[in-house]
Order: sequence, then structure tokens, then C-alpha cells
Amino acid sequence: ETTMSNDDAPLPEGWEMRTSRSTGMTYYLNMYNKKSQWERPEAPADPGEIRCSHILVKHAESRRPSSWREENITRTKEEAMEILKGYRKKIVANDAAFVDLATKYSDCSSAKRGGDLGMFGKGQMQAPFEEEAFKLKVGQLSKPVETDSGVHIILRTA
Ligand SMILES: Cn1nc(-c2ccccc2)cc1C(=O)N[C@H](Cc1nc2ccccc2[nH]1)C(=O)O
Repeated sequence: ETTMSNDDAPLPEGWEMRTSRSTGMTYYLNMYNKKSQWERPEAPADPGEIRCSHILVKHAESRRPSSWREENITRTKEEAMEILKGYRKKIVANDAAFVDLATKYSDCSSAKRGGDLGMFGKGQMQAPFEEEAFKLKVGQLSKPVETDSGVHIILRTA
């Protein structure tokens, strides 16, 4: 029987369709690591590394309840979550830019770079952060994520 190849369906994230110059056959290119394969991919390409920015609101139970903006952070985890949800609402409503809120309010030293953490692979960031970040598509904003450092919202930028 013929297998159903849904050639007109969109490809999973990170893949592109190519035609072999020598044989004219269709193959698929992982745009992150430039590896190619004959089989139509069923899942997003493994990005290996991604780039994210984040806004961190620390609280009294944070591993290090201190930051560039506040020497001794005493707010509760619940208060931190409310503050962060307020920032997320403004960003989603386009009332404030992510980079401006990160620069002004993030309790991470990456605030100096608009919250940019640069490129990172698996095994570099705390697990809850990594898990959420690698689920995001480029340009997508996470829901609040709790780590030992505090509460974060994550923007995947690459
Ligand atoms: C992971 N990381 N990168 C930077 C950074 C990046 C670019 C420029 C300056 C600082 C700061 C940090 C960092 O761990 N900061 C901590 C807070 C923090 N905890 C995190 C957990 C997961 C991801 C980012 C996080 N940032 C701090 O300032 O107390």
C-alpha cells in the first residue's frame, strides 16, 4: 500500500525542504545544525542551543535574595509572582517592551543586557528554566517559571 506522505503540510519547526541537485530527490535540512536527511521529519529539529532573555523577580526564599537593584529582597514568593504577572500582562498588551522591563526590574545581572542570557544548550541553566525555554518557539513568551533563583518569564529570541 502507499504510505500517505503529506508533502503539502507545513514542516516541523527548524526544518526546510530541499531538492538534490544531482538526483532531483527531495531531502530535508535541519536549519540549526545543517544536517540533512531523506525522511520527512515528524518533530521539530533539535536546536542544540537556543538564545533567551528573561525577567527575574527574586523573593525572600530565593537562593540569593539580593540583586543589583535591591540589596536585601524581602517580598514573598506570592508577591513576586503577582509582580511578574503584571509585567507579563503589560508585554502581551504591548503597553511595555520586554527589554525595557527587564532592564529596569529584572533581579538578574543580565538586566544590564536587557535580560539577554546569550546562547545556551541543555545542562547549563536550572532544570525548570531549561525545560520551559526549550519548549518555546522563537519569539514566544513563557508563562511564569519558578527556579531556586526566583520567578521568571522567558522570551526565546533565537
Ligand atoms: C545565568 N546568568 N547569566 C547571567 C548574565 C548573562 C549575561 C550578562 C550578565 C549576566 C546572570 C546569570 C545568573 O545566574 N544570574 C543570577 C540570577 C539567575 N538565576 C537564573 C536561573 C536560570 C536562568 C537565568 C538565571 N539568572 C543572579 O544574578 O543572581
